[in-house]
Amino acid sequence: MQAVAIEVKNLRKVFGKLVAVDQLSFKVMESEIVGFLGANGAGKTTLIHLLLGLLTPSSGSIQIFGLSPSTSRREILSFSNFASGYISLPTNLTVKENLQVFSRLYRIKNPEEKILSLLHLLEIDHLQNKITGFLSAGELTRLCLCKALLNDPKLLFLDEPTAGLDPNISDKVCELLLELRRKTGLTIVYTSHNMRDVERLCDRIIFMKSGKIITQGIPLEIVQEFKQKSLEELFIQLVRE
Ligand SMILES: Nc1ncnc2c1ncn2[C@@H]1O[C@H](COP(=O)(O)OP(=O)(O)OP(=O)(O)O)[C@@H](O)[C@H]1O
Repeated sequence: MQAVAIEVKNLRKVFGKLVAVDQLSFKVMESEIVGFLGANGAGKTTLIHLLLGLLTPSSGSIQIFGLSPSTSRREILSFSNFASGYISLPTNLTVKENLQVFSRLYRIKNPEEKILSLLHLLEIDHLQNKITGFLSAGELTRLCLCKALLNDPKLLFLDEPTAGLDPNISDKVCELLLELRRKTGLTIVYTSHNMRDVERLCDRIIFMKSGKIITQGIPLEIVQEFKQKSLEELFIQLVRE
């Protein structure tokens, strides 16, 4: 039987008067790829930061493989990782130096071998000696994905990981993530505004509006349920309602 990777109950996060995450409850099963969708400001990044233990909930509970981020953050970080299209890495280090720093942080055995294999996997081996600050947006995104895979995570949080990627590389990244899931049983929590990638990757989507879940299910089934032609059209309908 599949284990529960994430269980969230009545989660709420308030910033002053703004309720960014409002009484969310959901489960993510091990090896599932679940996409959180919603308009700008719907609360997706706040949710991911709560799951990572970077933010403290105003109320409610989070369990990651049975552990609470508030008390077991270090242990959770040992088997999970995070990539975002907007993450900042030290800009004055080379690509390889950045990965070496994170390898030390994650205590990776045989870091050189691991770094080279990930650079190859993300097709940026030729950039290993380039200064990170000079990378293009898409190259930086791929470097962030290398960083996120360094510790062979069993749970990966991806906040708009294909932002800034050209369609060819974006397609390759999706294929890579699906292949990793096939091989390792990786669980992925994912946010994106690219509906093509979402349709390709996600077993299930959870649609958020103003911090609340408004619908969830298998992408194709939800599209049919709302009598729309595509996830893109459904997105527009749900956001404008
Ligand atoms: N630290 C903070 N202090 C105050 N308000 C915040 C903070 N972080 C987020 N917010 C607000 O919470 C709401 C949810 O923001 P969040 O970044 O989670 O949205 P999002 O769904 O990830 O949006 P996007 O698609 O634009 O990335 C927004 O109204 C945002 O302005």
